[in-house]
Amino acid sequence: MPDTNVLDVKNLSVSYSTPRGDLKALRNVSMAIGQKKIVGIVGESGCGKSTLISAIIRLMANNATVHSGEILFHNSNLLDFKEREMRALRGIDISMVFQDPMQTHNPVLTIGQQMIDIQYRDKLSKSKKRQRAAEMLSLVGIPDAQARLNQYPYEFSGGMRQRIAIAMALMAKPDLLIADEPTTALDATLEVQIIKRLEELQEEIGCSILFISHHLGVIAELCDEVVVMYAGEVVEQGSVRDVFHSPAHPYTAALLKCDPGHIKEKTRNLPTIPGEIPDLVDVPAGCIFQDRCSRKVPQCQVKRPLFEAVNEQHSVACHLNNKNADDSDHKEARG
Ligand SMILES: Nc1ncnc2c1ncn2[C@@H]1O[C@H](COP(=O)(O)OP(=O)(O)OP(=O)(O)O)[C@@H](O)[C@H]1O
Repeated sequence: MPDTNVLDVKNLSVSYSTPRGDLKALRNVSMAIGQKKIVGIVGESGCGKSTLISAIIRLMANNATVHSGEILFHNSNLLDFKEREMRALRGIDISMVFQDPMQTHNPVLTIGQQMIDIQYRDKLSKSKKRQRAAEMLSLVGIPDAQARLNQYPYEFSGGMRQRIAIAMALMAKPDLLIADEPTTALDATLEVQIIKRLEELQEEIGCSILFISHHLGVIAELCDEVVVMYAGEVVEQGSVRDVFHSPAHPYTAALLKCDPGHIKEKTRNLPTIPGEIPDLVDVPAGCIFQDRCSRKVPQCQVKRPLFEAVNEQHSVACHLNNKNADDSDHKEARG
């Protein structure tokens, strides 16, 4: 019997009410995370990554409305959960790590106290909880963990605070960890160390991870699968290998070309994708990427491409994937 997914987002549409009208931030977004899998989400700023996360953990802005879809967590639709039920889930079954660890840490409590507090459901003695906290700190690579439990967040470096945030998020052995740009603010060496540690911990705890990052190299290193989002839609998804080695969507290909890790020649200016994300209050007909696409064909202006399989583990929403499209266009776009 196939493993059921830990998370299954199906046809999720979310909009924000604005003075100009409804901004359609997510349109029919579907993605899934299997057990013990690490799935990355990539896309430029404004593509809807934060909206997707906030919908999953049901901490949405006041002006947000979910119009359709399901967010299945172990087959239960989180959109049907009462706030009380969501509170019981957050931090336990679904944990989060954010870009700024100071959001997670209380500045006036020692790290030890905070790590003891988050074990409030466990019927263990305080000294046992403290012991577990020290073990977890050691696991994320904080030396002299027992002594450091007595210190306050400001006494740790940025990299250490982020490791502590990861330790705290994993303390409850969640089924799903949502990591939103957890290493973006750190320098490259620290980023590599933290990613390695996260990989080891994921293996040990056996949780699934939804990992958001602008750094394609980090996604390539850590994730099993990748979801590429553009302007509120999923445009491509598949195994990291397939998507990064043979991108089927011109947007993915353009993102990869702009990634510093892929640029071989010395250059002063990093390339960017020309143009801007379309106005999501007035979403254009046809393909959402058409204005910025160097490979567009006439039907891109009139018909929204369906999400279709490239192979068993790789799908794309692009007319060029259509087997009837001109083959030379097809190959070049994937170039
Ligand atoms: N509360 C809000 N009210 C109105 N529009 C919003 C609100 N929050 C986000 N948006 C808009 O929704 C769209 C998706 O934003 P979102 O923050 O989800 O994207 P993102 O990919 O996470 O971007 P970033 O990487 O910059 O955080 C954007 O056009 C954004 O301006």
